[in-house]
Amino acid sequence: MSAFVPPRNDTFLKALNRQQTDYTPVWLMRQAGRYLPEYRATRALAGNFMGLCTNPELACEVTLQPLERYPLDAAILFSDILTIPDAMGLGLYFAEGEGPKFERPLVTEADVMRLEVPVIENTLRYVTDAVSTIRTALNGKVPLIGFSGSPWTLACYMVEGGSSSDFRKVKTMMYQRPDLMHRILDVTSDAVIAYLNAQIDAGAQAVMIFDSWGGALADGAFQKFSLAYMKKIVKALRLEVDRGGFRERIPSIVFTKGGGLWLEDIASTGASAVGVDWTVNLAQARTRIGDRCAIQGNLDPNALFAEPAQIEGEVAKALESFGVPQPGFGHVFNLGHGISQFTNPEKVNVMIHAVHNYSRKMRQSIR
Ligand SMILES: Cc1c2[nH]c(c1CCC(=O)O)Cc1[nH]c(c(CCC(=O)O)c1C)Cc1[nH]c(c(CCC(=O)O)c1C)Cc1[nH]c(c(C)c1CCC(=O)O)C2
Repeated sequence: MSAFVPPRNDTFLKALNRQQTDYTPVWLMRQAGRYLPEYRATRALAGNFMGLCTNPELACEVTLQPLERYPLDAAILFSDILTIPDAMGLGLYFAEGEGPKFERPLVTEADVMRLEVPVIENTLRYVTDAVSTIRTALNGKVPLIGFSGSPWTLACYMVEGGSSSDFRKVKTMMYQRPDLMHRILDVTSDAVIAYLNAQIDAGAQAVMIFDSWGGALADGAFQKFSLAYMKKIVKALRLEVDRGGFRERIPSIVFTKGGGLWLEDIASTGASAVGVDWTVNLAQARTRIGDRCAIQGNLDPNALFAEPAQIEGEVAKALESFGVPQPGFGHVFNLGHGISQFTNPEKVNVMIHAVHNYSRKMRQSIR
């Protein structure tokens, strides 16, 4: 623990805490991944994706790869949201070209009743070890983000048995047997709380909840089956930790993809920031959320397929839309969802430099 040092670049944490910064910090969802040739090489060495996640040294190596290429303002733990259901015994595997799957999805009432909160130290030690390894290797370069899926998003995979386009099975259970749905969400929430707090203890300096499928829910159902559980989680997260010699406050980010209609609700979770996808107008989001919390987002990942000058234009538009953050406001630049595997790594460089340069210029011009 005492090997940890405070970050030298704390721009990301300051923006989350709505303090003034010299420029707008930026990181990318899925910043370590298949668009990087060095990631594909390490993955080939590990054999497969889970081989990377379960080996703390390799997880550390791929986490640091994008930071060696780009002046990013945060690192994110290399792992996956589906480690929790795997630890619950559902048997996660990745079928080539088909995305994640479970050998034992939740089908019957008995499956649901058997579900238990996993003991993190036993089942997810590889994740907390990766967090500590990465934090030590970063040596204060930038802060490290830990993460988890939201209970609803995890439940989608646990009941569907993999990715789904219509969420038929999980929504059938939600409407037909809300009692079973709530049991899954209850157990999963307790698991997420223990998991995120374990990541914080292991060295994470901020945490993010990925509610990737919250936007698939009807208004009303979202509040009951996703938001309520995220609120419970945010309230149970450690706010401050002692690193042996210094203390750290741990900000949190809640990202509901497709959650633009519910920004006020999401801000009411008590998170430090609301993550928004590319459908959201940042100026309107800023007005609606006010000084309740910071905002993270939201360039369309597909904008990175345009020419450099066009990417710079899209970045400027997003920064202008939010405006220079006044006291009590904070903006962390990001994509509206994960980066595509087909992205040219050079375009990422264009985007990151555009965020830094243009946001500095905006601050200078209002002085
Ligand atoms: C829904 C979800 C998952 N995983 C995750 C989510 C929520 C975010 C979102 O909405 O995208 C979260 C996630 N997955 C991964 C990270 C790493 C950190 C980061 O760089 O952001 C994070 C934060 C690595 C990964 N997770 C996965 C990869 C690709 C693995 C590979 O083939 O190398 C990576 C880099 C695999 C994965 N894992 C999951 C899917 C659907 C897939 C297949 C996706 C695909 O094929 O593009 C589940």
